[in-house]
Amino acid sequence: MNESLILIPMRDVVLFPGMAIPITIGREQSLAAAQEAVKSGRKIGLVLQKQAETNTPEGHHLHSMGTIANILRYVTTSSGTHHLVVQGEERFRIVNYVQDQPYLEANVEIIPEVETDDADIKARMRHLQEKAIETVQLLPQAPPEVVSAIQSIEYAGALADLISNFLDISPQEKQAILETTALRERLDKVAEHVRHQLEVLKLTREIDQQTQQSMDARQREFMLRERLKAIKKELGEDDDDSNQAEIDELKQAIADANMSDEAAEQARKELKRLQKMPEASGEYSMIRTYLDWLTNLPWNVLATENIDIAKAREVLDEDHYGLEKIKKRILEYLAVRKLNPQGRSPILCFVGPPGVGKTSLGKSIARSLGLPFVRTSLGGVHDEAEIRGHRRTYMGALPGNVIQELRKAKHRNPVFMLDEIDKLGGGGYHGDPAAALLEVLDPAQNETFRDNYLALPFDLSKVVFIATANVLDAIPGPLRDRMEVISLPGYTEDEKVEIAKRYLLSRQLEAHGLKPEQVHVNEAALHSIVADYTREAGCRNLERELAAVMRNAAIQIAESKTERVAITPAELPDILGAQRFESEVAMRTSVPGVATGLAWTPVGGDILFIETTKMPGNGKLIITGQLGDVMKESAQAALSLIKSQARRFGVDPQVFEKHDIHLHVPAGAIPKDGPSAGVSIFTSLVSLLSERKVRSDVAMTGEISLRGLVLPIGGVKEKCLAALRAGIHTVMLPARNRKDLEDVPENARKQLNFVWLERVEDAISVALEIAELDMQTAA
Ligand SMILES: Nc1ncnc2c1ncn2[C@@H]1O[C@H](COP(=O)(O)OP(=O)(O)OP(=O)(O)O)[C@@H](O)[C@H]1O
Repeated sequence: MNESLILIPMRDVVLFPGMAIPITIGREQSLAAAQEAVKSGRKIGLVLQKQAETNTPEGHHLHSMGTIANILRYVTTSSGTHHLVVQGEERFRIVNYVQDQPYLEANVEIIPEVETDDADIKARMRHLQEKAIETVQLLPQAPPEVVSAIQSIEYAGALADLISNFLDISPQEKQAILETTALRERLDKVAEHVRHQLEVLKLTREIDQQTQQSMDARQREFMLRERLKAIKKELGEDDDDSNQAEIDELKQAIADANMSDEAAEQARKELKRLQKMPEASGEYSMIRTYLDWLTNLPWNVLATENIDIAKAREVLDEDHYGLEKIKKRILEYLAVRKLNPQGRSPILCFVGPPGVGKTSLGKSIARSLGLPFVRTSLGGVHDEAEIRGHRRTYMGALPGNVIQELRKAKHRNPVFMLDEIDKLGGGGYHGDPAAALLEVLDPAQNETFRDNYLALPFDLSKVVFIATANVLDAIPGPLRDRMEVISLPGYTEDEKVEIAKRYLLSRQLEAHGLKPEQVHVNEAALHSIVADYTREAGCRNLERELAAVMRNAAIQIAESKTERVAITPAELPDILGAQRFESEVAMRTSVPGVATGLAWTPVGGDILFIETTKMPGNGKLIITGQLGDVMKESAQAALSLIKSQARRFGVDPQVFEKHDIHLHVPAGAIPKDGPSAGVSIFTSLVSLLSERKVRSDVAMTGEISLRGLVLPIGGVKEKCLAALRAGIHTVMLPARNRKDLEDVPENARKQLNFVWLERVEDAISVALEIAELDMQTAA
């Protein structure tokens, strides 16, 4: 059905059926149309212009479809503008124009909306609804009621129109939707727009969130930095200033350190790098530590060496009792050094058991030279880096202990004691520490010693190195060759009592805050402490026991129980407990088959008991205890010797047919290797088999041959001292060791009775209690 309709051309608005919108009327033509419609109560048709710019459009300037609208309101404002509020009702298509002026009028064909229950349409409608709601929710400008409007719409066409109304698309696109009368196509077209719009919105939202996040992160960092600044300021660590101050300080320190040219240049280079680095970076602190090391090393600080031989003698005597030979050698060493300061002094190496004064001699040397004293222990050093440092690329790298000690010494020429050089670990995965040490000690190389951490040469040629060791044999060969060995064998009981009286007592008194008049330890008590409570070559335990005595005295005086404590042997059991080394020898040797041997160990000499026993069997030798192979051989040799000449030694040969013999060396700790137990094993066996006891005051050492000769052994000095300590008065030694007697301290010699053995029979005749052997008949 055609009807004539007054048209208002629209520049950029498309009205959809069912929508109410306000429009502003500006053009004459439109105003005429609006007024005519209002006057005559007619509806109007709104049609989009093909081009918005056209001012006085004619029919051909307009699209062919529009929307019939009811005018809800017509308002003219005081400023003369005219507004209409219109409500769209139905689509129409223009059939032909009736007039252009004063307003446009055309015959139009109404296109009614055809609704349907078609499932396909319904499904598309639901889908569109969902997507549209999702979209609306992302649209900040969409009024909330739109969602409920979308939800409540029942007709597909109306839904498409409603959604098109608020879609953010161009008027031409809206017009295209308006012109799509077929429902399914219209729904699809709108859905396509919604989908696109949804994507755009989602993307926008994402970008929004990202920028929001990065803004947040940046803001956060900014805020934290500001806060940090404030905190630092509060703590007086104001960033910029302290950094600069530190750099200035380092610059000054480099200038003051009097480094070698190479080191100074390296330091300046590192400082430059440091300046460019943020203070918080890990590398900053690495370089800072490195510069700290460089500037604190005594590159050119030399203590004045002042050798006064008379004074040196005084110092040595003041600090040490006895040790005459050693003191003499040290004085010679100092004299040569004084006369030829440029010459290479040998490296001294003190070898001896613990507590014999190796360290304190080193300190005395430093004192008499007027040089600082430092020491480092090489015991258990397996890694070359402990001596030579780690490269700086290592996490937590530091210089090796040579450079570390020199920093402590604050001088380039200290007396540097290398302790326990015999316990240096062997070369392995971590490089060879002995090789590194050789470089340290080698005068040809140590002028330019390179620590891995410093990576710069440091001059060690002025350092006075002194080494110490317990055992000479354990020092790596090449190192031993470079040193002059000075042996300290250990002290006799009298010497130790003397050392205690002169040095240790006063030192312990002072250490415990006691005055000399408050505590008196008499000589007998000192002898008892040395003999009954310690059995050692040096003075370590003696010093410890004396400390215990002082502690006891200190309590009594502090509690005001007494003003003066006098210590005699009678007091000792209460203070130190039961005597530890009492008549062990007598007790042990109270049955046949036990002989007292003398052994050499790294901590001096010691006694050991060789025990044998017999049991029913057929002449087998059973050996137990931790015996080394050499000692087992000695035992076998001794037994063979006895078997071959049984009668000669007063042994019934039949005893071997009915008995097995069991040999045991019970004392722990000491290495029982070494052939020197031969004589003791032999004596013990003869004692057992001839059923005569071994004298308890006799100890023996010596290797034996299968023919019964006694062969020489080592460690005479240490063994004699050990015998004395154990309360033994007769020592049996191989005759061929007679020449070593001069090494045994004189007062020890005086207290001992020496028996020189050529053949094993000599041992039997002295050691066994009832010496009624009839050698002639036996032979
Ligand atoms: N001849 C001596 N005169 C005075 N005191 C001595 C003498 N010998 C050792 N001493 C004292 O004995 C104690 C132990 O000596 P020191 O520490 O020098 O032994 P060491 O041989 O270096 O032992 P280690 O091998 O265990 O380091 C020190 O207090 C030291 O002064």
